[in-house]
Amino acid sequence: MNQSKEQRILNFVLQNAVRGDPCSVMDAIDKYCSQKEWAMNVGNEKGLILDKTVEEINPSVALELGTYCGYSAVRIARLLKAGARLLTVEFNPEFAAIAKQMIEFAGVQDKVKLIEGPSEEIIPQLKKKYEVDTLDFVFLDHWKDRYTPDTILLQECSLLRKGSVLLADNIIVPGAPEFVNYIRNNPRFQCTNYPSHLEYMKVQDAMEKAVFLG
Ligand SMILES: Cc1cc(C(=O)N2CCN(C)CC2)sc1-c1cc(O)c2nc[nH]c(=O)c2c1
Ligand SMILES: [Mg+2]
Repeated sequence: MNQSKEQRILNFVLQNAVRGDPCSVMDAIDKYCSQKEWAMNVGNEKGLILDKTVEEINPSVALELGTYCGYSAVRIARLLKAGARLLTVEFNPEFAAIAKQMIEFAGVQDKVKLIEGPSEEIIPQLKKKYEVDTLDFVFLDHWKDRYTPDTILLQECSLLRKGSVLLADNIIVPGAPEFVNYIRNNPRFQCTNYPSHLEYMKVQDAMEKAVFLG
């Protein structure tokens, strides 16, 4: 049975990165996906915007929607302080299996809880099943049509507090116009746009930061 692209990415990391070194894992993924096969990792250019946002917040509890191969989970987890944790949600079982191995190889497994399932099912479980009070940081990088409903669901489940920060990928490509309209016209959020480029391409993309005002 021939391998998936995601399996080839993982194999390249296992062959070319250093176990326990998150930066070498990120670099190997970026090298493979820029030189061999494009893949939808957030990449290094938008990854630096993600880094700055995480460092600014220094979250104790972070949520990622859309794990894929685990690139941004490794990227976020490497910056978390002792005792802080990242919950990352992936719907696709094949992607989740790859991400689990990627996270473990990078050595950040103690900071990351990978949850397999649809975000609309997982979000309502975060308080009771995953012992979350409120979320300091949320990275939206799953499916553009879920950005708005999941942001509403986070509010309905009282998972956001004054100052909680959302960061959304792919505002331009593939694009999330309905989310942009919702969040920028919602008085409970203070928004900032960060122009950038689609991972590994010269195509324009952007990230949107939204601070919940309570
Ligand atoms: C799948 C895909 C194809 C894109 C594109 O325009 N392409 C033209 C150029 N060729 C080379 C690549 C492909 S962009 C994109 C994408 C990118 C992300 O960061 C995503 N993040 C989360 N969830 C997504 O579904 C997601 C999709
Ligand atoms: Mg993305």
